[in-house]
Amino acid sequence: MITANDMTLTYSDGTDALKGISLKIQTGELVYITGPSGSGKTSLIKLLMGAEKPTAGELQVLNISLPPAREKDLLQLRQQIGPVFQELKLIDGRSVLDNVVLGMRFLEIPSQQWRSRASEALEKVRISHKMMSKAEHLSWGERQRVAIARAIARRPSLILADEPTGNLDHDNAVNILQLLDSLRNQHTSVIITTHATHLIDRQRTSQLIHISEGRIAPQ
Ligand SMILES: Nc1ncnc2c1ncn2[C@@H]1O[C@H](COP(=O)(O)OP(=O)(O)OP(=O)(O)O)[C@@H](O)[C@H]1O
Repeated sequence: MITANDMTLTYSDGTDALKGISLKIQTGELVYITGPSGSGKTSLIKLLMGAEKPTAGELQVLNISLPPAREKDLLQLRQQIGPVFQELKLIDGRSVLDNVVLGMRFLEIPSQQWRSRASEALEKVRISHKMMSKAEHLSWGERQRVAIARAIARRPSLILADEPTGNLDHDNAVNILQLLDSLRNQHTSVIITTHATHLIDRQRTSQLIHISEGRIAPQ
């Protein structure tokens, strides 16, 4: 599903964010990426979704080589990814249902399916009782559940969650990690970055990748 070989990312200002990254992630895995602030976790996620290009080395995600040869490949990759990022905020003033539906725009999903897919995803994350609530009336934990529903309504092969437990108290953070874990199956892998290493259920984790100063550190 994902193969990286000696991959490097240097930003345009010369910052070496990632150096010599090699990894292999199979379908159905639950993978955590940990490391101190500034170590390169978000940069790695950005590479995996084609938002940044490797400066050197090889990267293949969902059978697509990155950087993509054609714009079409990038669209195809994005169609298969369910992103859960802090920056992808919910839209205040719109209902929970609308927020999930809006996550399906621009994808090749027939519009007649948007509502049913959104309801199904909200049920899966156990927040369908708030379907008609305005986004700004939700707690942080509820907002995060809606963000996850928005990602899974796309029926992704790969869920990429960047610090999904930020802003959450202990119990809510554990709930969110358990929820993300429950979403992996024989077609879907889940990759999560987090600072909260004490919350990781290591028994259920297939790989724990620790990044230190842009390199994968030996465990
Ligand atoms: N667009 C950018 N241009 C230049 N440097 C960047 C850019 N984005 C990130 N960096 C730098 O790359 C390095 C890795 O950053 P990254 O955001 O990947 O770390 P992180 O491990 O996700 O950190 P945090 O846990 O604080 O979110 C840092 O030195 C950061 O300052």
